[in-house]
Amino acid sequence: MKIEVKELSKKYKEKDALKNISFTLEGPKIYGLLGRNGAGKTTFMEILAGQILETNGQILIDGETPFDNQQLTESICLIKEGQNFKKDLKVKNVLKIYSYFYPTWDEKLADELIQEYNLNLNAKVKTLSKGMESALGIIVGLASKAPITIFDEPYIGLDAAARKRFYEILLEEYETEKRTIIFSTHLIDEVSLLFEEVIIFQEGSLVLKEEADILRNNTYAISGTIPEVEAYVEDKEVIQKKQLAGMMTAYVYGNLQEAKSQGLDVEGIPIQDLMIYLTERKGA
Ligand SMILES: Nc1ncnc2c1ncn2[C@@H]1O[C@H](COP(=O)(O)OP(=O)(O)OP(=O)(O)O)[C@@H](O)[C@H]1O
Repeated sequence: MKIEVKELSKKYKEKDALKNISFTLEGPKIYGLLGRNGAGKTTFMEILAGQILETNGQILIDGETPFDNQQLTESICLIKEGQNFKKDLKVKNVLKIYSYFYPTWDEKLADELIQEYNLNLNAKVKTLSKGMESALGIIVGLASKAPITIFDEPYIGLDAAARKRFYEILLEEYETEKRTIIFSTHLIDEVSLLFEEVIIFQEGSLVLKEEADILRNNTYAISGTIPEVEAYVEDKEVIQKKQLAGMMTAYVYGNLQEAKSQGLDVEGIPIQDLMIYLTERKGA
């Protein structure tokens, strides 16, 4: 499904959570939506899922707006950090409700994932541990098979092994049936290899939208003495420079392989670091 974000703004009282954001997401891909705390990621995902209204601008999904549009929201599943489900419901009833809501619901996958995460179908949501509640969210998100599936920090309380399994299953499912997956996380290093495209927000604005492979191949860090690095970056597009004890590292937009072939001390920049450099607050 095509998602067009047009001059989107959201204001909470005096707070501008989103400031005039525009971009388009074309077709099924795994997108990483990144940014510091308070950058506007959750606000954006809630507008996209039709759960809240924008203040200005709009999001069009195949030409339609999601708010109050049940036919469209049947194609969108947003799993948040917590409190996705009513506390008094049993796990099996949560699954039943979502299976009625999503025409694309995959019962077999839901059953397999229940086994995988060892969830008790008769347990009430309020008796689940944080990790188990997250597992239920992950199961609903994956089994919904919604053409737009959004995970907003979906794994609070899940241990490293359970998170790893989630990433593996997500990828397996995506490979068998492509859909748009938007993944927001602060554990970027863990997940970044899944991302096909990276979107970075900073304080309500879009600072970057780029294919992950292009980012990996076209950004690098070069290190050396201050004069060496200064001379090298003179005609380059620099993201950031850092100095320590007479040495300098510059983070640069440019071809990684080309820089390597010149015998310089260069290395790729992990996406997590790139996000940090690009969103470093002035004066911080
Ligand atoms: N319901 C609300 N009422 C008032 N302000 C809000 C509300 N929801 C979000 N905000 C504010 O809007 C800004 C963006 O918040 P949002 O939750 O969208 O950011 P985020 O990028 O998801 O942050 P995090 O990574 O910490 O989850 C923040 O300054 C936040 O305090």
